[in-house]
Amino acid sequence: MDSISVRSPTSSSLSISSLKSRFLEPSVSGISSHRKFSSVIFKSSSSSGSNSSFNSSSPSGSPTRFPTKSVLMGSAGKIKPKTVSGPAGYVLEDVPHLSDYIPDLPTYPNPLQDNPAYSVVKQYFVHEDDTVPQKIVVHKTSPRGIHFRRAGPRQKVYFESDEVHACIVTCGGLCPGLNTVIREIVCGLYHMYGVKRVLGIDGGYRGFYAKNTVPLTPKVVNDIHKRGGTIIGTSRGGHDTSKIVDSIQDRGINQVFIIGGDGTQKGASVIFEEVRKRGLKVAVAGIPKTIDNDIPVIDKSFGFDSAVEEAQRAINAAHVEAESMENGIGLVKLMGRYSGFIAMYATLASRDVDCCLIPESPFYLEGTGGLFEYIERRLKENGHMVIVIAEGAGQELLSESFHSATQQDASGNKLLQDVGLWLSQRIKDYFKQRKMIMNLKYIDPTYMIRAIPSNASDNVYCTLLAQSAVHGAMAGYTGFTVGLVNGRQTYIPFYRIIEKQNMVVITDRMWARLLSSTNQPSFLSAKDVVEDKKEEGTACQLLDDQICSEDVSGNKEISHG
Ligand SMILES: Nc1ncnc2c1ncn2[C@@H]1O[C@H](COP(=O)(O)OP(=O)(O)OP(=O)(O)O)[C@@H](O)[C@H]1O
Ligand SMILES: O=P(O)(O)OC[C@H]1O[C@](O)(CO)[C@@H](O)[C@@H]1O
Ligand SMILES: [Mg+2]
Repeated sequence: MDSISVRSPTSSSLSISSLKSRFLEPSVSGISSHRKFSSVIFKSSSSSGSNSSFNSSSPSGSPTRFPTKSVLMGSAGKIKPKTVSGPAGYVLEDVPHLSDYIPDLPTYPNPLQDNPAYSVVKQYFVHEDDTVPQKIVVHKTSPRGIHFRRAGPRQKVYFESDEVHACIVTCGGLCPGLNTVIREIVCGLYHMYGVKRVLGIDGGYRGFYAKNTVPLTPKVVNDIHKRGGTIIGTSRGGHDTSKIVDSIQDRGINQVFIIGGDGTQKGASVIFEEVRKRGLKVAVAGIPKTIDNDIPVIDKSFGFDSAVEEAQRAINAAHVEAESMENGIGLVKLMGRYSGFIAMYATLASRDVDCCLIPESPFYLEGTGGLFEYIERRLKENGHMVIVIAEGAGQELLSESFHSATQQDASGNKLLQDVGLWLSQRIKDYFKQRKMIMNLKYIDPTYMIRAIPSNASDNVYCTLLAQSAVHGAMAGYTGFTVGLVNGRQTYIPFYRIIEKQNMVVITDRMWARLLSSTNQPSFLSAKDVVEDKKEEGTACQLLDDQICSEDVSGNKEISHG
């Protein structure tokens, strides 16, 4: 591979491995908390009702192998991105590593090399210079662009098996596949790395300090992938960084696996920063979860396919109902608070849908080019129709009608009004006024879609994500979310995952495909399209033929490839 140089005025060309030391944050001495020593070295005294029979010292009874000096190596303030640049516009957005702030960490041979299942695999270990490009559609003059570190097992690990005390937490709404990810983290740690101590944190972030923990073993998790939900519970709100990290220290936890959506990953990012500030040898790994598919960078989130598949059942029912009545309308509401991916993909998959409404595409009801005009035309042409609406669509129209105060859930997410009920009523009123017979059936399967177990392909996807997270933590990487980028498993720094939400780009080809499949109006004027394209530019959302480069200070530049 080409030599890679740091984007720094003083740098010369170096291999990635030799770069780590150059990214060390200035160390901060002065430990203010007694906890910094007690929690790592001695048995936890404040396990707040923990069921765990484990203590926080090393299993041999000796103090944890944790260099005292490293405790002193906290870093102050925000952590700078680890960006490495190379020839032809190559940029690696690297993830932090424990050795960035803890010097002289011992390494060990990866136990996988003796595992009969893996030892036969040629090149099983990932080369440390392997990286994955974010954009794969390029022109011959395009810069190579942003890359992420390839996930997978490394030749050397930074934890001994009996030293590891891992925990898993799930936060936010349910999503198919949560149990599969939990199962595969436990089994991956146990079977690949011989790690026997894994705790489930009960009930989301607040479970760290307010609830019991659940010891997780391969036996406990054996069958859980066949169930929906999460066996360790989940919640919104209750993120208290300092209390969470206190609990991590008190319990002697040194690998934290955090499964959740955009809010959860923001929480994981601040936990990582606090862990690093305290200089702890604790790897913090995120596994992105969201049926809304609103997490950027990654190809898609786990559970999304299962949710789209399940949505088909509701759309089918709506179609059967609509077909069987005079001027029948089947209206289906699907999840999607800010991003309409489930609605878009369910519509594209079904082919029975005549109109799909999503939060990203404003619509209007009355007048030329409006929804009522389209519904009336469709009923006259076809005798029935199916409408799919994402729950976040048209919220601005509802608030005009209801003048309601904005309410939020415990995590600060806006609570939505029922757009399906509202639209049903408005359609009924319209046809009553037109004295036209119409039969509308409203189906709201929202929670049914996310409470199911994951389908076969999501199960495989969850397994790979979980195993990649385990390999990453064992290899000493931290402050990362694991994710599929262009079909490859990667480690993505938290700041990339949390900087914005993934949304349907309505000037993109996928939305055009949907419009041409349903024949619905776009509800956009030519002027809107031009303005939307301009906004995309500011948000650095790329069209297929554009390259976005961004410097370390976050200055974005879009050029046509
Ligand atoms: N900015 C933030 N900083 C720290 N913690 C956060 C932040 N945003 C959200 N959290 C915490 O993350 C957890 C989950 O957040 P949220 O309820 O928004 O769900 P999510 O992870 O986005 O999942 P989804 O929206 O897909 O259901 C909550 O416990 C919340 O307190
Ligand atoms: O579980 P709650 O708090 O009702 O939240 C529902 C929200 O969660 C999501 O399913 C995301 O997890 C959204 O689609 C939906 O708006
Ligand atoms: Mg969210």
